[in-house]
Amino acid sequence: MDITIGTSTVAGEAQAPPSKSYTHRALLAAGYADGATVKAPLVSADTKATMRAVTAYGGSVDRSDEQAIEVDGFDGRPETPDTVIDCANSGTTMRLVTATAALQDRLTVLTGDDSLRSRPQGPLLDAVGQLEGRAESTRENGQAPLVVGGAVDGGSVAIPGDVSSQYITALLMAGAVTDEGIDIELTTELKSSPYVDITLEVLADYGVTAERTTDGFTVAGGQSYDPAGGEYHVPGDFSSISYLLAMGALAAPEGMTVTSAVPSAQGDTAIVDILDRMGATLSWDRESGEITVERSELSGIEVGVEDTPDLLPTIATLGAAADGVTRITDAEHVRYKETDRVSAMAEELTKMGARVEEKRDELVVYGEDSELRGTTVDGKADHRIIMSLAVAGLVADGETTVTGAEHVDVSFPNFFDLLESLGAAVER
Ligand SMILES: O=C(O)C1=C[C@@H](OP(=O)(O)O)[C@@H](O)[C@H](O)C1
Ligand SMILES: C=C(OP(=O)(O)O)C(=O)O
Repeated sequence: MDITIGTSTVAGEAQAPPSKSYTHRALLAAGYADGATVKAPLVSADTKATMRAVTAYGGSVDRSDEQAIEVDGFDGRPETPDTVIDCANSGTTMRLVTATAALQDRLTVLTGDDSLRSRPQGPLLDAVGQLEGRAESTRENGQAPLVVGGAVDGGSVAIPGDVSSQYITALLMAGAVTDEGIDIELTTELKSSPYVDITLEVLADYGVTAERTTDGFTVAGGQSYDPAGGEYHVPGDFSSISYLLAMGALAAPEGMTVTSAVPSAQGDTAIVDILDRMGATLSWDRESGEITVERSELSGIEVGVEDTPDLLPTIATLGAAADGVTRITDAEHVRYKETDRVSAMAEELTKMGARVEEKRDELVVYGEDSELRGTTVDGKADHRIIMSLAVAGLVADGETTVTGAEHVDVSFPNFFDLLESLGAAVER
């Protein structure tokens, strides 16, 4: 589906969707438990992939009330799936449930769409091997399809930290139900580390202890997942909030308000500080979870995305509409996402009239030399590229058509409905 955005202003109130990262973890943790109710979950293409995996391992997921998903767990003992697990577009699902597969004797086959089958899984497969499990890429290229089995009892692994933090999350979540637990030694610096903080927070809420060590992380074995009161409540998603705030800062002369923005471990909360540093008028009432923002003159800044890779597309759009230079650094791992997002934003913003320079681990946007104009841009079948280009479309001169816009379903299914309800000119 192509979506065309006209130059527009926005106003009003926008509720942030629930967090994708917390929902994945809460659902899988409920699977590792006897069961739990996941309240206010994100129901999206990616989280449905995790629901499929929990079911494949012998749990069951009742979605009849989408505000409170009832999960019957497999209680730390996953069954052998009776078919292939399709993780679709979701890296989080594939990484997290690879470690689940390693807990049982027999084999699990994991696959995904073209994008997911091109993303790196090698370090996690190697870690399962170090724990004496079986984990292979069918094509022997470190990419899915994967064949994974065990049974892993725990032990020690050494693993790089600069490819994906999801490997660490996977090992911690599965490690808690092994006999011996898992000690993780990081052989390179951890990128995306707030995502491991989210994991530690969810584990604690499910009554599971895991912690940082001097060189990595450790989780004791023999633990049970058991959330207080049998339920878990998912907070709003700050990666999704980044598009809403960017919209407001670029195109809301009368201001707009984002709700469900409560503090949590999400690194992408940094978008509030980034916009503030760029000169946006915004304020965050943490108690009520409301952020108000209004159209402001923005200036370029330097910002490292080592901890916040998912913000790169949003910051690139903001930079293209700001004065001066926006330098996004420490971005190499942003190339391993649904698409290479460093290249994707460079290419597509360039089509819209921005001057952008791409380096291996940096994206530099010369807002001072950019005059955004509407054209047809390729959403690259990547939800974050699509949403960031749509936001750029609000302030481009003329109409911007974004191809493949249905992929917002991965993390923010009602994105375009919401954009329209805020007053933007959206044509499907
Ligand atoms: O664990 C998670 O929920 C995520 C971790 C991050 O990936 P990496 O750790 O691979 O950078 C992030 O980009 C992704 O959107 C969600
Ligand atoms: C990279 C992302 O997710 P995943 O790794 O789960 O595909 C994302 O949502 O931007």
